[in-house]
Amino acid sequence: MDKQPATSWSIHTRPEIIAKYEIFERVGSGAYADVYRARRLSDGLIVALKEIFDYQSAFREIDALTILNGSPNVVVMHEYFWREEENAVLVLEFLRSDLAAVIRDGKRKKKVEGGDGFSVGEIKRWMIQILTGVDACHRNLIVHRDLKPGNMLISDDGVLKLADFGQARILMEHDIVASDENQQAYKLEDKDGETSEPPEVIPDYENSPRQGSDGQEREAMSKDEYFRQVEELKAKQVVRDDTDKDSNVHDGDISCLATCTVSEMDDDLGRNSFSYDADEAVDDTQGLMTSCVGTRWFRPPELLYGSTMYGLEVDLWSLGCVFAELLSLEPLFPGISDIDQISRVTNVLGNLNEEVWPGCVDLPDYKSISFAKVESPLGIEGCLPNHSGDVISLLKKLICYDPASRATTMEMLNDKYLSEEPLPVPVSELYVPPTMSGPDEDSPRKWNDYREMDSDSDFDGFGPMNVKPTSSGFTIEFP
Ligand SMILES: Nc1ncnc2c1ncn2[C@@H]1O[C@H](COP(=O)(O)OP(=O)(O)OP(=O)(O)O)[C@@H](O)[C@H]1O
Repeated sequence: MDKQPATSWSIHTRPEIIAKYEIFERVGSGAYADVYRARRLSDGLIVALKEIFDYQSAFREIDALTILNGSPNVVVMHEYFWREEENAVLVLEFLRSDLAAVIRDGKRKKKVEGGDGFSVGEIKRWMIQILTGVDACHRNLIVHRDLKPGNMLISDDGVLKLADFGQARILMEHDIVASDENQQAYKLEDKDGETSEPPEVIPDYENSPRQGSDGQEREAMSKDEYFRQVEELKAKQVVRDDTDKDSNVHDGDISCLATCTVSEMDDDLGRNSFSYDADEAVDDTQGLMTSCVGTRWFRPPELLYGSTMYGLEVDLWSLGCVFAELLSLEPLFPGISDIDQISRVTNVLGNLNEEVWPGCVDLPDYKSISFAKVESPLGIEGCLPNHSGDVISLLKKLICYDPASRATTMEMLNDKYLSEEPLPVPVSELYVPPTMSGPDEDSPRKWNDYREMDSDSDFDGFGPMNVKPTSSGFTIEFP
């Protein structure tokens, strides 16, 4: 199939779409997609039509949303259109606002009126909704990989829904999904990671993928089974990490910093010479994933250090960053470059070493970047000085170096913090902003945005450093 995008106005000329929808204004656009408000002609329902220009991104989003259909905190996909040489168009429920706008308005209100920002009850309710959405993903072994406030959309009545699954990956076949005949019909990626042609036009599917072909709701996975699967996955990751050493993944060209060579350094010091998702399709054969995903402020250390063997835990770090931002109304780690991002994390958590994360020395870029010893790290409590010990210790369960130590969504949801006084407010009492956040109000650019940039070297304005050539590239030391 041709992966080149059709022109962005193509949506207005597609007979199968305009036969069913009246298309209004464009309401948003991202790196891979334009989104339009539209009205379904049959019943007047207002929907969002998301035209996706990137083939892989479309596959991922359709695949994930099909599996997650019916989860209350994930955006609903009513149907999608996709045929050869056309962009995929997803018909999504229309959501007016997002969590970035909630934080933006909370910050403005605090500036004008003073006070603490959101009440504890409001924060708890937002967190419960976010955790429930991510829990649905993780139960299906879907790692979102781009969790941030701008990808958490909000309905008029305050229901938060995870959106933008263009970077999501399904970590392995899940028995609930695999046993679903209906799902098989829509499955776009087979077990070997080979992609098949998408179906021509898929009508509304009445049967949720979480239902059997008989339409009966499947039994929810038990907590024990859930933890068993997560543990199994973690064990697999350890095995893979060991395999890494043998297969020399350390030197793989998919790591963002590892792609730099000494000659590139001369021309373009540290500007991210990297390969983006296109490489991931190749790496699928080895079960590797790209580290170049997500939005910098929410990206966990394992990705910043170039890991290609990571799991659901990347989302847990991002969750911690979102939680901290809800509490303080400021981003926790607002890095201005990728090195600055690592440096900010180091200043708060201390230096990354075997003591805090056994095995970290095997991360692809661990030996390439070193910082002077941080004698007294600020700690999460230093970043959020006015918050209770309970909330700080909960945050620490997410914002920690060792991915295996991060609390699962289920553990977070069961934490007493969320059920004790002050209780979470009802969803109907949550403030819903009238609009989405603007493009500048969310967070900085993604990895792929660098491709079109002239500057923003990772090292601009970063202070002194020692760069030493090595046989495989270079090392950078920040004294
Ligand atoms: N269901 C929806 N209802 C209303 N607006 C939406 C919806 N989905 C997306 N949008 C709007 O369109 C914008 C782009 O959508 P989205 O983030 O999904 O696209 P993307 O290209 O994958 O973005 P990104 O660059 O963040 O990866 C969003 O920021 C939002 O403003």
